[in-house]
Amino acid sequence: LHDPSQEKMCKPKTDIVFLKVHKSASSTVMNILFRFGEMHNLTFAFPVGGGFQLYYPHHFLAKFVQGFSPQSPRRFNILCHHMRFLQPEVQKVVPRSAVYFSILRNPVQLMESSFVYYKGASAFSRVRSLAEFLSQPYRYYSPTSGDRHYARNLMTFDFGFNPDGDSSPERVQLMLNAIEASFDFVLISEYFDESMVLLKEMLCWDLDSVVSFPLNSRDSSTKSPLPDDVVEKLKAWNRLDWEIYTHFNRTFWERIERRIGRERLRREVAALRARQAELARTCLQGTGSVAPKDIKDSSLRPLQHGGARILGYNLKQGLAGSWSAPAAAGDAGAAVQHTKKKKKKEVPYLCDQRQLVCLSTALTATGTSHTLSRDRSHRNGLWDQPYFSRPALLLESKAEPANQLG
Ligand SMILES: Nc1ncnc2c1ncn2[C@@H]1O[C@H](COP(=O)(O)OS(=O)(=O)O)[C@@H](OP(=O)(O)O)[C@H]1O
Repeated sequence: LHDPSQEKMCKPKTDIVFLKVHKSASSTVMNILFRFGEMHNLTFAFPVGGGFQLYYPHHFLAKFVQGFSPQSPRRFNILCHHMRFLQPEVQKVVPRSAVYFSILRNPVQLMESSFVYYKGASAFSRVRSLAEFLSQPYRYYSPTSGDRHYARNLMTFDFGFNPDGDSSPERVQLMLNAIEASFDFVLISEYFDESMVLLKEMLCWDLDSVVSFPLNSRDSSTKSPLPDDVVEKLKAWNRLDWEIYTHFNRTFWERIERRIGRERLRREVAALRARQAELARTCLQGTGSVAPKDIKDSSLRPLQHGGARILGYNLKQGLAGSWSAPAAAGDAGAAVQHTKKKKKKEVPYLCDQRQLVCLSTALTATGTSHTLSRDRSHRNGLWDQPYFSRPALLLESKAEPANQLG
C-alpha cells in the first residue's frame, strides 16, 4: 500500500539516461526531462556540433557528447537525445548512480508512424503503402542500407541490437536479459499517463514535473488503419520488436502493481489529467492541437517531415510574444542566469513561471538541444531562437490497448 511518509523520504533523482526510442512518444518524454532539467539547473549531455541526435544511427560513443574528454571525464546529469544504445560508452558520460529508462510502443502503430514519417528512407521510397512494402519486403529492404532500421525492428535497433538477427527463443531471451540488466524500468506509450505516474514514482518527482502536452503527433489525415492481414505481416516482420514490446508491457504492469497498486494509479492518473487540462486552459488557445496551417505564429509551427502532417498549438496571447524578446537578445542564457542570481527568491526567471511552464511544455524539445549545446553552462536553453522554431503537437487518438490490468 502507498505510504506517504515513504514518498517524503525519497530524494528526487537528477541523474538520468533516457533512451529516446523513435516514434514512441519519446519527444514528449524528452520535453519533460528538459523542463525538469531547466528548472533544476541540471546539465545535459548534448551532441557535439549542436545536432539533435548523438550521431545516430552509429552506436553511441562518449566522444559524441559536447564537453566530454577522456582526459578529464566530465559527467552530465541527463542524457536523452536519440542514440543507438551502447552502455559501456554511456557510462562514461553519466554518474554511476544514473537511472536508466526508456519508452516502447506497439510495433504495429510504431511502424505505421515510421512509414509515414520516414517515407524518404530507401526501403519505403518506392512503395505507395505499408501493405505494398510488407507484401514483398525484401524487394525494397536491404540489410546493408544505412537507413534500413526505420523499416524493421526500430526499437531493437535503438537498444543497440541487430534488427536482422534471428528471433529464436534463446536469442530473444538474451536480448531481454541485456535490456533488463541495463534499464531500471521501461514505459509504454499506449499508457502514457500511467507511464508518467510510474515515472514520477521511480524518479521521486512530483506530479507537476510530469504533466505534458503530446508532441510530434500526426494529423489523422496522415494516419491509416491497417487491415488484419497487414498487421499480422507487420508483427512477423518486426518479430524482435514484438518480443521486446510484449515482454516489457507485461513487466510494466507488474511494476505498477508492485509499486503503486491499481487504486493509487487510478487516482494519480485522474490528478495528472486534471493538471493537464488546467495547463491547457492556462496556456492554449482553444482546447488542443491544430493543423500546421492554422498555427498563427509561424515561429511555433512544428517541423514537418516525410509524409507526416504534424500538429501544433496556438499559445494564448502574450505568452509567445514575451518569450521572443529575450530569445532574440543574443546571449539569452547568460541573461537568465544573471537574473536568477540577482533575484533568486522573488523572480526565478526572466519571464514569469506561468510563461516558463507553458512554453517549455508546448514546444518540441529538439530545438532546445541547439540552444543548450551552444551554452557553455549547458543551461537555460529555453531562451534561444531554435527552441521557438520547432514547436509542439497534440495527440488525438490512442493506439490499440493491451492493458494487463484488464
Ligand atoms: N502523450 C502521448 N501519448 C501517446 N502517444 C504520443 C504522446 N505524445 C506523442 N505521441 C506519439 O508519439 C509519436 C512520435 O514519437 P516520437 O516523438 O518518439 O518521434 S521521433 O522519433 O522523435 O520523431 C507520434 O505518433 P504518430 O502520431 O502515430 O506519428 C505521437 O502522436
